[in-house]
Amino acid sequence: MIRITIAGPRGNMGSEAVKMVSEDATFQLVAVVDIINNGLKMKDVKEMAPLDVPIYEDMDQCFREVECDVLIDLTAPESGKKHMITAFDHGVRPVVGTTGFSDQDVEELTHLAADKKIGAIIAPNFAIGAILMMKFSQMAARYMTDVEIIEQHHDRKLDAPSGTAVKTARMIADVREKKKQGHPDETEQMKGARGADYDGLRIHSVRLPGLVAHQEVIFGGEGQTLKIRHDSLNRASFMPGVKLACETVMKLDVLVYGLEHIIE
Ligand SMILES: NC(=O)C1=CN([C@@H]2O[C@H](COP(=O)(O)OP(=O)(O)OC[C@H]3O[C@@H](n4cnc5c(N)ncnc54)[C@H](O)[C@@H]3O)[C@@H](O)[C@H]2O)C=CC1
Ligand SMILES: O=C(O)C1=N[C@H](C(=O)O)C[C@H](O)C1
Repeated sequence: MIRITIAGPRGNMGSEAVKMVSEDATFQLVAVVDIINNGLKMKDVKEMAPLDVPIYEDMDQCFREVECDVLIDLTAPESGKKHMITAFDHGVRPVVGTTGFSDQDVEELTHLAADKKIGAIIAPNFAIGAILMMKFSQMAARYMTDVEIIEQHHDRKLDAPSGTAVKTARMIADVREKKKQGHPDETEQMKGARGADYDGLRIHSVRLPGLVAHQEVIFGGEGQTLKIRHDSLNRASFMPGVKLACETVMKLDVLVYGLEHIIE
């Protein structure tokens, strides 16, 4: 039985993770960490599942009082890193879906996990289709080196570009020759028109109500284009990946960044 704490339990993703964990016979939901309702039980809060699980506002206190193996963090860009450090301090293994980490954040956390010999997973996207989209994009970038990413999300999303877009760009940058795309003399008549620049590759972020999570990676070559697209149509699409990460992190003593390293 893996004992799990979930941070962000009232959110789009957190509430779906509460459902998955509480319905899985191999997991036990031992606590949740939220920004309100300290000291109450989940069953006392109208918008939460009727579970006899304590709510903490202070993660440090939570891990002092509750025995826990894994922290699932699905909160907000500014709290993900802090929560990971708190988990490490208590020997709890973080599985983090929260996005907004810089490459430097990932590097620092990787060192911290290695020093403490604690397993951790940061997964910018838990959906198997999205992992494949990233892998296929990396594969294509070896042959087609001109590429731009268009990611589309719901308008409640805080970070841009998405964690998935940043990870995709990083995976592409790892394999393709250094390249700054577009016309060497191009200018932006309006700031931001050409999107964000990751190692010479452009990322464009769309935010609209009605969307969930979508990404298209467009490659261009002489007389041809290749489009690799993934759509998450609901948050349940992420849950098999969250489950796999919780199981796998128990066997790790380093930080793994991206589920593509786990799904071979
Ligand atoms: N890795 C993946 O596959 C996916 C990752 N995400 C990421 O997960 C995160 C959450 O996304 P959503 O659920 O859509 O957001 P949301 O806004 O619906 O939920 C976030 C929840 O976290 C809570 N929260 C914020 N700061 C907190 C803190 N310090 N402690 C405890 N709770 C806190 C908020 O009150 C809210 O209830 C985002 O960073 C998003 O990019 C979202 C979908 C899939
Ligand atoms: O905020 C979201 O919704 C999502 N966030 C992740 C990201 O930033 O890539 C994963 C997925 O795209 C949904």
